[in-house]
Amino acid sequence: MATTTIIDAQYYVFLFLLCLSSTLLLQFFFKKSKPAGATHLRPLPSPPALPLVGHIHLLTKYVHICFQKLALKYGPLLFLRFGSFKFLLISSASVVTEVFKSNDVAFASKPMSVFEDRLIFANIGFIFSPYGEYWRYMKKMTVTELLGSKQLQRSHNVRREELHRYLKKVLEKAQESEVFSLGTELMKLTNNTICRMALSTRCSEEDNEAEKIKELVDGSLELGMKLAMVNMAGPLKKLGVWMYGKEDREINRKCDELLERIWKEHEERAKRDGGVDREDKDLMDILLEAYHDEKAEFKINKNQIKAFILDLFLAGTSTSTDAMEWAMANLINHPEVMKKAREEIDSVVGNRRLVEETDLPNLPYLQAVVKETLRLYPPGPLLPRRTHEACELRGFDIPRDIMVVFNFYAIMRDPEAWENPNEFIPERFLSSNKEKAHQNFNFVAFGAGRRMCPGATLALTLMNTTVASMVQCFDWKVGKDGDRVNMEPEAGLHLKLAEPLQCRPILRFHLFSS
Ligand code: HEM
Repeated sequence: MATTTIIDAQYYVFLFLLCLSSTLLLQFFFKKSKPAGATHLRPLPSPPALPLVGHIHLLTKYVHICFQKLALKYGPLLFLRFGSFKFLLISSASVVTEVFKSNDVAFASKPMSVFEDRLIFANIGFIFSPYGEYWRYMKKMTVTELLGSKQLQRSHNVRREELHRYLKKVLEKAQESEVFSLGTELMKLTNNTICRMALSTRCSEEDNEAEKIKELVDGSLELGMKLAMVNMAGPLKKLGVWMYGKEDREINRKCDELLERIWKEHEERAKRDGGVDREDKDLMDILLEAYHDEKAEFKINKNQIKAFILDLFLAGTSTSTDAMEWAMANLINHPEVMKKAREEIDSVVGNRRLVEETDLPNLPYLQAVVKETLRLYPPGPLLPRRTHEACELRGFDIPRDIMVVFNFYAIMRDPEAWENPNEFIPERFLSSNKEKAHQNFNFVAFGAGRRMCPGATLALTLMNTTVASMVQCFDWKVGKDGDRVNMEPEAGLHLKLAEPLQCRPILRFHLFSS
């Protein structure tokens, strides 16, 4: 996949060095350079830096693991500098607890993009919006209405239908004894589900709107990675805007055309069928109501709504898909866990009907498997934030407007917070376990504080039901008998399997509509 190529660490480092050398040349000619290591901070712990490049020479293939090792050596709160790009790195459960308990607002902003005035990567979008009035309004609406319990209840049938459709495809593979790419099929499932929940678009094979949106979101992600690199290039940022401006405009144009058409269809339907309490109301319908609401606390505009819809895809599709792929890989590699999860499902649900969302509260072990997977393999291992205001943390002065990176991978494997942190032990999440009592901010797969993921309930519902149905209905084989899944992660900034999971399903029970 193109995104994979872009986030390859070598390419990342190479491009960065290229930008950096040009930056240095410009600085040499036009500006007096600052003394190396000069910051606004009282000196925070920092590994030894090289002149000009700072800590770039310490970067390795797996950025989250490289940062974890730096933290183990130099401390959980570090100052790092890659050329002109400076940031704080936070890597332990105890520091993150202090951040979210005492300084949540101070750490609640997001890094700025170079494309500040554009549609997708802009501050117009929600997930990268600064902490302020717009973010507060959208967050409230997201938590209470868009992804709140009433709307999740309304969209229950959509998720059920899409799950049955997915299981039917797996059945076809089982009937043909075919090995297939689990991640590819799971991606279609999450993408179609979120597409229908957000926009009610049908996913017919001929005119697959979900697929078009996925392509645009993939294109946006790829461009986002390039822009993240450009953002590090100091004074050469503007050159990046020039380099990628055309690509950005093209993606924006295509997104705009597609969403404009969907917008019009929704407006027409609202006029025809009425809005307020329609039971098949989707997220676009709710956003349209907010758009037309004269008394709303904040006046959102059309571009903000379009960007928000794309944000949901960006934030919700590959995260959930990757986590389910890791969960199945863990289950295949731990037959004793698979057996226990299956026994629980068989005893609670039986073999005469398919597991349902309403069964989840009675499946604590299955839920613990998914949670333990997210702890060990968080889809977003490095979370970027920006300080909204100055604050004090552990006796250090943290300035306003500085980039912060939380290493969730390191935090959820912190040996001070977790027993046997690198082992896959779902039992640690059962309420009978004493470790459970200390989990507070140690489990941060969905973030924490004000900016915490508002899609967590939806994501867990989707993942738990899908994984449960795969365990209930099929046996899973990889390679030859006794082979294990290679758990090596892909290089780069996301956490996904380096070798996509190829497996062969064997039917246990046929419990879905066909
Ligand atoms: C396994 C699945 C998922 C994981 C691991 C995940 C994780 C995260 C994380 C770590 C954040 C940043 C939180 C922070 O800054 O503290 C986030 C934010 C967000 N997520 Fe998720 N997410 C998942 C699924 C979803 C889904 C399904 C949706 C909705 C369809 C969603 C919507 C969002 C949104 C809108 C934000 C931005 C919140 C804000 O800035 O206030 N996520 N997610």
